[in-house]
Amino acid sequence: MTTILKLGGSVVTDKDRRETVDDAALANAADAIAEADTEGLVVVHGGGSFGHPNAADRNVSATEGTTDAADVRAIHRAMGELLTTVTDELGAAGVPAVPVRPLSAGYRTVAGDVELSTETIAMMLEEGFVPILHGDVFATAGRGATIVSGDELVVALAAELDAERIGVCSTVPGVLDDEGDVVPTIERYAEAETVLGGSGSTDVTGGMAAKVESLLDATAPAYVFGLEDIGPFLSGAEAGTRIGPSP
Ligand SMILES: Nc1ncnc2c1ncn2[C@@H]1O[C@H](COP(=O)(O)OP(=O)(O)OP(=O)(O)O)[C@@H](O)[C@H]1O
Ligand SMILES: C=C(C)CCOP(=O)(O)O
Repeated sequence: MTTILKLGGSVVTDKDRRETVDDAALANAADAIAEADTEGLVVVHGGGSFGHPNAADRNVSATEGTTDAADVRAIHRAMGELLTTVTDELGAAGVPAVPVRPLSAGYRTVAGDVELSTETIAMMLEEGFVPILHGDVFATAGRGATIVSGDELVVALAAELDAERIGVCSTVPGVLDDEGDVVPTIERYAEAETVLGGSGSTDVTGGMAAKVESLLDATAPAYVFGLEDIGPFLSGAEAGTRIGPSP
């Protein structure tokens, strides 16, 4: 069984302090993953205070491209630093984590769709490794390079690897309604549109609204939940808000 887990950049970094890892939150996430059965698990982490400010400085987003190779290198380098930290922390906790760099494995089409080669990732899984990917810059038809969100990558990975479940861990316990309560399920965008906002911090990929929009296209049920629900999610429980049809 294949499971895709995104660790939100808002969880593993302090999203309001540039290029700062949230060491305690990352250690908690790593421990929760290490305690679970990691066979068939792929992890993707978000940009947080590494990817988003570096992309925003250069006016690059999921739709605004750059043709300057120096921009591509700078954003990719910042994400590489976070990838090394996340991979090392997971490894130290006992997870057989290995890094995978999306820039070299995919691109965005002229229609804006994400294409990702997953043969290497499938072989890593077969050999018992846990591949770790991240939101990144992607060569984009007609626009140079744009940002690919981890939320888009989890959807592409789930389709290509025939995953059964997607988990998206963020700083919130789920999608919240006007009263601050967790919305249990969202099957159509219109059901939640009025409560969905962007991110509270610098974010070039659209925060919660874009997350839900991406996850509604997934081929597997997706769950949005907080740090405390990584363990329950990985052991097969329902957690936070389920996006998409019932499993
Ligand atoms: N209805 C809502 N329910 C919950 N959070 C919401 C809602 N509307 C907007 N948000 C915001 O969305 C944020 C989560 O999206 P964000 O993209 O920042 O998270 P992330 O994926 O963890 O981070 P990153 O994009 O860096 O990977 C929350 O911290 C909150 O500020
Ligand atoms: C900003 C960059 C480079 C990655 C964004 O990924 P996300 O935080 O998952 O949306």
